[in-house]
Amino acid sequence: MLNPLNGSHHVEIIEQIPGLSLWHGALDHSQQMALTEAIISAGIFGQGNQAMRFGNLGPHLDMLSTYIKESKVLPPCLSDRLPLFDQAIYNRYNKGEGLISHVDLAKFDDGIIVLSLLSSCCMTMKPVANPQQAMELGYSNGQPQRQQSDKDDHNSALDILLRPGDILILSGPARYLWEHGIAERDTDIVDGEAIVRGTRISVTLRKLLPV
Ligand SMILES: O=C(O)CCC(=O)C(=O)O
Ligand SMILES: [Fe+2]
Repeated sequence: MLNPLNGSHHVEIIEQIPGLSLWHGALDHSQQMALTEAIISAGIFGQGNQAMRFGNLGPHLDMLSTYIKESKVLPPCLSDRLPLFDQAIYNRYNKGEGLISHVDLAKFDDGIIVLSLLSSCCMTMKPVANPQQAMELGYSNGQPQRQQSDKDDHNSALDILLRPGDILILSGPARYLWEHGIAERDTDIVDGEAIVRGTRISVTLRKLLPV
């Protein structure tokens, strides 16, 4: 079903942030719908808007992992590890909700991917002042937190538009030296165009480091 290197394969290297790339249209519409359907029908979110899985991630995410591996969007030193991912986090955002700016916790290896489903949103990247401290703080394992004020944003922040079916790939500096977060807003303005958000689901795949 997920056929690597299909016609829509287009990986954009984000030059401003080493280690950041965006795989546009990684999943086509029917693949997105199949995965979304599987997430909803399995009742992954229960009463909340976040769910985590460790170890065996199930057939859909195993297939996604294989697809990512075979498409060679991660550096070879990461792509060859086994398993490629052993932790998944599902986040559901209602229209207008955001995610506090953070660096993923140090207990996760390099090479993190984020798949977007259902709705677009802008992810804001900004360089960290203190990478070690940022990785220790991460963000809470509870509900996605509300975006705090923009007071500490500065000029080097970069908005990356994530569309449904896109996969964002973070490695090296993009994973360790840049925070990522989602502002609380209903509409993102990209190149003068208003892109209205709806309900969005994301799937983050990571690999735990040995303890
Ligand atoms: O929902 C997203 O797009 C990002 C999620 C994220 O950053 C995380 O789970 O660490
Ligand atoms: Fe994250």
